[in-house]
Parts: sequence; structure tokens; C-alpha cells
Amino acid sequence: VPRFAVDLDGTRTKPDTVVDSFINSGKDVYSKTRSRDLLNDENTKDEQGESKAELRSVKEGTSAPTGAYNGTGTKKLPQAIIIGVKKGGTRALLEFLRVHPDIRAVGAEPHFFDRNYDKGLEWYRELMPKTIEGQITMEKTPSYFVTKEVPGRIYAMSKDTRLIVVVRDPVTRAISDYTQTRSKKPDIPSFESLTFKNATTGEIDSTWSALQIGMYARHLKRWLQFFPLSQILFVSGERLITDPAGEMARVQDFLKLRRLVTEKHFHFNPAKGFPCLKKPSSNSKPHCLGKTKGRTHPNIHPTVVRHLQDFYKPFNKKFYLMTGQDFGWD
Ligand SMILES: Nc1ncnc2c1ncn2[C@@H]1O[C@H](COP(=O)(O)OS(=O)(=O)O)[C@@H](OP(=O)(O)O)[C@H]1O
Repeated sequence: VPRFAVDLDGTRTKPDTVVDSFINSGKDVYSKTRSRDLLNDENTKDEQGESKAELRSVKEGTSAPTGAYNGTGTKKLPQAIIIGVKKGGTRALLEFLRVHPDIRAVGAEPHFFDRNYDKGLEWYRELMPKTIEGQITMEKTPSYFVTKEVPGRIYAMSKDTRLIVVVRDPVTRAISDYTQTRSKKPDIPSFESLTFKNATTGEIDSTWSALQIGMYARHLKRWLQFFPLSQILFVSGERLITDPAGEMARVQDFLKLRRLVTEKHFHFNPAKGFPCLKKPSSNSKPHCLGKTKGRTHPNIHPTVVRHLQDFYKPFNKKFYLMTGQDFGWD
């Protein structure tokens, strides 16, 4: 597979040895030998459970008309994929996009490029909904962003695939990830004890997968070996909550869609603390995502949070430089 030559040096202000060595280490979150993941095999079960709950909430909802489906059309490979990040807000984005008549998306996470690649592209195509001319086929699998083999595999399917990454403050993302795991396995160690290799020295355990996923710059570097930056859209997970219509305008522009999903489609539900979808021309109840989205996070000691913020600072800085966007996490 041919690779793009990307000169990241052009985007650097000064070399940052620690971050660069992490970024260049080529470590993969899901490489069993290198990443300490207390979840390991459980991870898969956990995500499957999560996916089912997500889908239930989608089916129960009144939104997601899933485009102009009338049984006609053909199944096509996706032209756009939400590749990450886990706990970034990927389900919300996909559900918001499904309101658009020119988007058809598969509800479940196919995990084709990371777990099911040996099943072949025809298996993958079969999972897709039918589309008619002018409609875009989409899927979301948040683990793609951090899995080493995936960029090359998507490139091999089509070098023109448009990629969307929903990113969120890596500290909050890690706590969200931990909260999800704990909801299934209440006996896991505390967040604090998993964060530190050595609590006395404050040394962070950067091999814990919940922390590795948030080193966005390192993962992005692998994608840029295959895809130009212009083919990747970075959506702010925070703004997707505070200004869903604004973020959706960016996404629709990126996908070259008419801006049909607008502020009229959103209703902020103060009890849930999140925007929910509503039908603009009806009084029907807005549809919020299910209870696996927007869980209450445990209180993490401010010192631990501060240590993590310091840990991520250089990675975030690098990520802002690489993407040309300041996400305001620091
Ligand atoms: N509108 C709306 N409703 C509910 N939740 C919302 C919404 N927009 C973003 N979010 C945030 O999405 C977080 C879950 O992210 P993902 O869907 O990417 O999770 S997963 O990786 O698919 O499990 C989820 O994380 P937690 O709050 O930690 O549960 C939410 O903060």
C-alpha cells in the first residue's frame, strides 16, 4: 500500500523529545504485549454489551429516520467512517448524522477493520444499509483510531474514504472509559490506583489502555502516513454537547452535504445534561441517547486529575499543532 510522505516537522515549534518518543514508539493500544489493559478480553464483552444498549436506545427512539429508505438501492462500502475516539461522543454524532436524508448508516459497530478483517470486504458490504444515488454510507467503530493496522486497511479499501474523529479532553475521556468498565465490573481497582505506576512518585502508568487512547497525537501520526489531513475531520466532543448544531454544520460541510441538520433538531435536556434530538415540525418528545451515554463519573481526587492534565499537556499541544485546531483542554 503506498504511503503519503508527511513532514510533521513543518508543524513543530520546537522538538519535544518525550512526546516524540512516545509518538514514534509505534505502540498500539491493543497490542497485548505492550499495553497493560486490565480489561483485555473483558474489553470485547464490555463493548458488545455497550453496543447492544446503544442500539436498543436507538431503536426505541423516534429519531434516526435513517434516510429515505424504501427498500430500493444497493449496499455500498462506506464512503465515510467515524473512526474514534472511544467515549468521545461517537454515538451522538452518528445519531445526529442519521437524521440527514443523505446519510445511511449501520447502527451496530461492525469492527471490520480491527476484529473482522479476515471476513473480507463482501461480508462488510453486506452489513451496510442500501443507498440510492447521492446518499452516503457510514459506520462508526471507535477502536479504529487506536488500532495500528486500520489506517492501511481503510486505505486499501478506498484512499478517498472520509474520516471523522470525535475527540474529547483525554482526562475526562479516561474517566468516562473507566466509568464504563466499572459499570460492568464493579470490583475493579480505583481509578487512582490504575493511573499511577508509583503513587508516591506520581509516576503515571502510560501503559494503561484508558490512558493510551488519549495520546491522540501518537495515533494520528499513523493515520497521516496514509491519509492527508484534509481527509480527516476532528469534531470536538465538548462542542458536540454545548453547540451540537454548530458542530453538525462543520460535519455536513466536510461530507459535502446540505446543511439540513440544524438547531431546530436539538433540544437541550437539563435533567440529562445533554442535547437530545427532536423532529422540527412536531410536538413529539425529543429523543435522548440511552442511559449508557452520559453516566455519572466518580469523583477523582483533584491531585490525580492535575497529574493527568500535566501528563497530557505535551501530547495535546502536539495534537493541536498537527490538526491546526486548539480544543481548549489545557
Ligand atoms: N447528546 C448526547 N447524549 C448523551 N451523551 C453524549 C451526547 N453527546 C456527547 N455525549 C457523550 O458521549 C459519550 C459516549 O461516547 P461514545 O458514544 O463515543 O462512547 S462509545 O465509545 O461508543 O462507548 C458520553 O460519555 P459519558 O458522559 O462519560 O457517559 C457523553 O458524554
